[in-house]
Amino acid sequence: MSIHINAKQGEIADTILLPGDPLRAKYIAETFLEDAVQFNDVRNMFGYTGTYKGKKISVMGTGMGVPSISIYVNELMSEYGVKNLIRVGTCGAIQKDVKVRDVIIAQSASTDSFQNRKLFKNAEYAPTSDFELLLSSYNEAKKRGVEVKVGNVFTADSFYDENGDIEQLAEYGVLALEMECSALFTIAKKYDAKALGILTVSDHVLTGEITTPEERQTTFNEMIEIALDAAVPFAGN
Ligand SMILES: O=P(O)(O)O[C@H]1O[C@H](CO)[C@@H](O)[C@H]1O
Ligand SMILES: O=c1cc[nH]c(=O)[nH]1
Repeated sequence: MSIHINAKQGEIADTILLPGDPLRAKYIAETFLEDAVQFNDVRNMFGYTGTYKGKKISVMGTGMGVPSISIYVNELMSEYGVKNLIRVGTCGAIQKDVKVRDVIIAQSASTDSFQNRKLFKNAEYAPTSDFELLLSSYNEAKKRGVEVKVGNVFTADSFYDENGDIEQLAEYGVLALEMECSALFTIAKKYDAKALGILTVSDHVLTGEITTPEERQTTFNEMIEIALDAAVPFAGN
């Protein structure tokens, strides 16, 4: 039991998928995992463990933003020994050639969150995903014929940002905006764990095109299957 997770030791797998939305976690458990058992209900941040292709895999919501995901991934790694963490999230595209429902693999995450500036005493740390998980997910996407985009995403501290310079981020190659990857990648390194972000474009910041809340909660299966199959080689039993 940790402060925000009421699972017993052994109830959480060493490999976990992390959507922001706890109802997406429920959907993933019910749709993709066999014999899924719920391990967390604190604050309705649902978490489940089941099996996928014979491997023990967990899935749990993280909430939105750096402070929320930081609480959960710290506790998952420090209290439950989780070793492989894949965020399966949504994002807003900021490049013209990235379309709604495209899948993005986050290689790195720039951010305007102050958390790392504080941690690294004002130095610029570059939060980077795990290369082996990245390669595994890229190969899984290719196997399915999914044209994923791989690159830098921007972990924004504000969803409604009045001062953000999206044009400049786009000019410097950032693919999309989301709100958690920089914290996940940074904290995972501290625990010598593997972390990755696989994101589906839920809206296009430049065109204003959006998906429905239902679609964000219960679809985007391509991303979920890529994440699960990419995780299988790293997951224990
Ligand atoms: O769909 P999730 O995984 O929550 O991800 C994105 O959606 C939320 C904002 O609507 C933020 O958490 C952002 O990172
Ligand atoms: O964080 C997010 C998620 C989806 N779309 C955005 O613009 N930002």
